[in-house]
Formats: sequence, structure tokens, C-alpha cells
Amino acid sequence: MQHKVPIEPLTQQAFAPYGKVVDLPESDPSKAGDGWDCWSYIQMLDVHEPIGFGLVVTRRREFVVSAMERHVSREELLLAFDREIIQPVARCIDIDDPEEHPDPSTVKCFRIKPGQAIVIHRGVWHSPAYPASDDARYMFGIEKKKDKFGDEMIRPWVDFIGGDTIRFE
Ligand SMILES: NC(=O)N[C@@H](O)C(=O)O
Repeated sequence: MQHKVPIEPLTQQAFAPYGKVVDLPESDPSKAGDGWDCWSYIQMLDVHEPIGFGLVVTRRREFVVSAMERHVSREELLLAFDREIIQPVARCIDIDDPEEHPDPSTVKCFRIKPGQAIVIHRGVWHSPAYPASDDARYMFGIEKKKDKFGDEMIRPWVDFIGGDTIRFE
């Protein structure tokens, strides 16, 4: 079965079950100077080991997702660089279940604008991000350590329950 999921704007409230949003706050800056404003700390990444960074070039393709991965031991920072990207996510049901499959009924797809970022909660399912229109580049940062269920394997992808797929629009 294929589930249709609308693309939604990234807001703290909508993204809360999946992680944290990194964006300019409405509040006054905590520091400012001639020609610049600074807000800190606007978000936290909970880590115990050095962070490794990865860059992804994501190319135009059908907006269809059939599998996701997750990191049960690590939060993941993900930052849109040059163009808008779409990030599909699914809820973590049981972080201690190594046999869990992503549940398609919990999928949401968020539009992340250049300069915005997310911190994906531990255990939350995610696919690679898609470009909203033209090919895009994004960066992720994650602790460089083994995950509890070994998601550093060559193929960490887990199909949706029932072999379902997601089409987002
Ligand atoms: N988010 C993404 O594209 N990749 C990471 O989750 C990863 O572990 O490679």
C-alpha cells in the first residue's frame, strides 16, 4: 500500500516528536555588534564522543520512500546548505527493539530551508533527505561511534511495516 503524505513547514511544534529545530528565534539576540546579531545557545546536541560530519548531494527523483534508517544511540544534526530539502521522518516506537520497522502511519515530511537545521532524536526513523526542486547539498553531524544495533552496517535501511511505501507531495 502507498500512503500519501503532505510536505509541511518545519515548526518546533510539528517536529517535536521527531527532534529539535534550529532556526532564528523571535526573541532578541543574546549578543550583537556592528552589523551582526547572535543568538546562543538556540539548541543543544547531546553527545559524549567526537562528532563526525558528512555531506550529502541529493538529486531530483521521485518523492517515494520505501525504507528508513535510525540511530538508537545518537542524536543527529542535519543542516540544509544551498537549497530547500524535504526530510521524511517516522516515529520511534520502541528504542530497545532491534526488530522494529518504521510505521508508515507516523511519517511526516518537513521542508527545511537553507540556513535551517534539525536535530533528529535518538531512534527516530529517517530516509536520506530529498531536494525540494533542484539538486541540493546538506550536511549532517553525528557522534563517531558504533550504534547499539550496529547501524554502521553497509545497508542500514529497514522497510516499512507491511512493505508499504510513502509518496509525499
Ligand atoms: N541523514 C543522512 O542522510 N544520513 C545519516 O543519517 C547517516 O547516518 O548517513
